[in-house]
Amino acid sequence: MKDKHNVRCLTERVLVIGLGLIGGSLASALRTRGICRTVIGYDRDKDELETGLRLGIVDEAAADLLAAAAQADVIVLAVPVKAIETVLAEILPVLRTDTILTDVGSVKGNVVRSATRLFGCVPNRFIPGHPIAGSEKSGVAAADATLFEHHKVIITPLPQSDSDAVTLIARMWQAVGAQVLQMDVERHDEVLAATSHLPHLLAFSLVDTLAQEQDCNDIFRYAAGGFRDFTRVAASDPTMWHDIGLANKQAILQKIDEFTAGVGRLRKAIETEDSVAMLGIFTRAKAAREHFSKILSGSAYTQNNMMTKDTTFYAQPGGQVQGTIRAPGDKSISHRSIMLGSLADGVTEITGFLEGEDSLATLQAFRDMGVVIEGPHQGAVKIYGVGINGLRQPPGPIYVGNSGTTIRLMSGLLAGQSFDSELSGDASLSKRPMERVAKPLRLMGAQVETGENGCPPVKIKGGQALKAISYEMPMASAQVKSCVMLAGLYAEGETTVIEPAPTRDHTERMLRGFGYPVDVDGNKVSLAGGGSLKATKIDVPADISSSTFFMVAAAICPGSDITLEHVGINPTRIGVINILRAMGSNLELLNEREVGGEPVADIRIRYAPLKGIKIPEDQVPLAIDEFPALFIAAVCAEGETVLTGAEELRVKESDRIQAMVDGLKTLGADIEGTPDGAIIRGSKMGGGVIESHDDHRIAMSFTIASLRATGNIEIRECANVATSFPNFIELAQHVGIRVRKEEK
Ligand SMILES: O=C(O)C1=C[C@@H](OP(=O)(O)O)[C@@H](O)[C@H](O)C1
Ligand SMILES: C=C(OP(=O)(O)O)C(=O)O
Repeated sequence: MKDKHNVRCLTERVLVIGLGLIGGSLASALRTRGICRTVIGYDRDKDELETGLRLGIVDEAAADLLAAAAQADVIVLAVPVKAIETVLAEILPVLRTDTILTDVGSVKGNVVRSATRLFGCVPNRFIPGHPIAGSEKSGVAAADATLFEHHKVIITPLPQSDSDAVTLIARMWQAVGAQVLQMDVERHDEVLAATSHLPHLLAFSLVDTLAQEQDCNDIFRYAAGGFRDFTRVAASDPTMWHDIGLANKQAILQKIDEFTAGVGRLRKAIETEDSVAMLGIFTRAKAAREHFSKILSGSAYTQNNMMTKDTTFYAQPGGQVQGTIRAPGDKSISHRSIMLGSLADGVTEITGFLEGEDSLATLQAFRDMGVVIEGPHQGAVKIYGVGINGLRQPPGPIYVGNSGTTIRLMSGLLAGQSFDSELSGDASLSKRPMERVAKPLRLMGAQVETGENGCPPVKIKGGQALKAISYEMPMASAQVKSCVMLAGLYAEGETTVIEPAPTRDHTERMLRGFGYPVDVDGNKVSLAGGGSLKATKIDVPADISSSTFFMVAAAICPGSDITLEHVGINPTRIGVINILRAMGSNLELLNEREVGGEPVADIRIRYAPLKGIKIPEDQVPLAIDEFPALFIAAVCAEGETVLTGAEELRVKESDRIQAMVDGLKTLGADIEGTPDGAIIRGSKMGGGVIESHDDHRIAMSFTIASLRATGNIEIRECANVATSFPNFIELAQHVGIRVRKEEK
């Protein structure tokens, strides 16, 4: 059945009872999009009904409700929640058994109770619904056929609901542009009490309170944008909100009580001039509001990427790179600055903090554990440390997104707390091994459970007395080392970690910076539990791992000359410099200096022809995150590059050996994967479509590959780049890489 707009008709006759804003808009959308054969409107107010007909919102205006109801295939009850029972009772005698009923009320429990009173139980073809698309306007003249586009509609079917009826109602809403969600009746009412009913009632209450003040005209005259934004919905329909207030009484009272308690805390903080408490409320709220805006714009990096837009990079072949840039702050140091700053006594000030999703996940985790953190604002963060034993139990599981560093380091820290906790992450993190941290923690007396195959979630039972261990790590991992050291802060005795090869030592350096003694003896790192940390200032250098993409870009592309400023050149991170130099790169370290316990330099790199090498295995842990980019350098080098001893690459955000081998083969390069590395031969790269496997470093590596490719490269699933390098595309374009980003 095709209609006049060439859209498939879902049904014949839809009766919309109540031509207010929602009923009128639905009728209009059904009609203009041809979703049913005939839209019939009914409203007790004959003027409204006539207006609806005159404006072309309905095909027919029903003079007789019962006659119209008897003929309808679908009836939409778009009347105020309180009137639903009366209307249902009225049409009950003429209802056909095959008619599908739905409503648009913003409370569902009372609709279900009304139907139960009338029918004995909710009929299986009555599917309660709620479009979340109101506005402060009312009446049929405000009807808008586009009102539901990109809005959510919640339907709350019951166990006995007829599945065809559920499908039809869902498809009807989808056909008018809405996104349909399903929920339990009770859950719907709780959620709506919090997100819709409470803010409306508060707006009414605030305006009413101010309006009763004697000089209210003055107040309103000077009221600015804040007042206007906060109180816009106080112009909503009073009868409707009266009805909702009563219909969802219990859930609303509960939310009013919670809100009153919250305002009470704010009042007390102001009264006692408790700045930390005030800043705590404001910073938590600001972060939550910003997160909410990101969710709405599809740019939030949240659970299973559900709220994230599909991001694709399109890179054109050729070009060269020139200029002076600074990559964002070091991710490893940023994570640690939040962790140690939170556990310190006093206020820690950070500059150069990485505002990427990974380090923001760490920051949010500590906010959730009661730490007041101002910022980040242009890399500046201020942490009001709570002391080594001052963390509070978070309200629920801690979601750390894509960040292996967060989940592994925090496992150690949480093992020493008095409360239980749970850590979980996105689809990529949920496949990464966690037993490597759980095992040593259990040896220390911690109670730690991992999920299926030893992957996240990690569940930690608090209140365990930890004892120090001496732990010989089976793999070279700074995350495992740091996890054990952080648990060691809470253990009785001296904890020692023995590394098979040197790995990044930011935890050791930063602990010392916070005044905590750490003993390093060859490959052994030790610390005694029971000490405390003193707040400090931290200047986070630019991340050498992020800078690598531009170092390799200049190294592979004739005519290139790039300077990367203020890059951290900690000796445990400079594998990439050593490897590029061994391959023949023209790379200079300028202006070497030390900043807050970390060596820093400007790195200038100019094109020079590269040659393949056998990468020394002792460089592997020192360049562990740089291999995806180094693979690109190897393809552009003359001869063969052999990487061995790098099996850890298989358990990063993706299996980085496989992802690079697959991607480079797609481009026609000569590469073979091996269990612990790859053999890469200098070869030509064409164009092609690359899967980044949700891995930021794979996405960025193939972007720079375009400089030497001969065809267009399309790189899929690149939202993940925001975890470590939020402004990558802008910087890449700035230096001359021909890449653009598309988000859908
Ligand atoms: O400690 C850290 O900050 C990190 C350690 C490395 O992981 P492993 O410890 O798993 O090698 C590295 O790959 C990661 O990006 C950051
Ligand atoms: C492996 C990485 O990070 P993490 O382990 O923190 O997810 C990385 O950034 O390359």
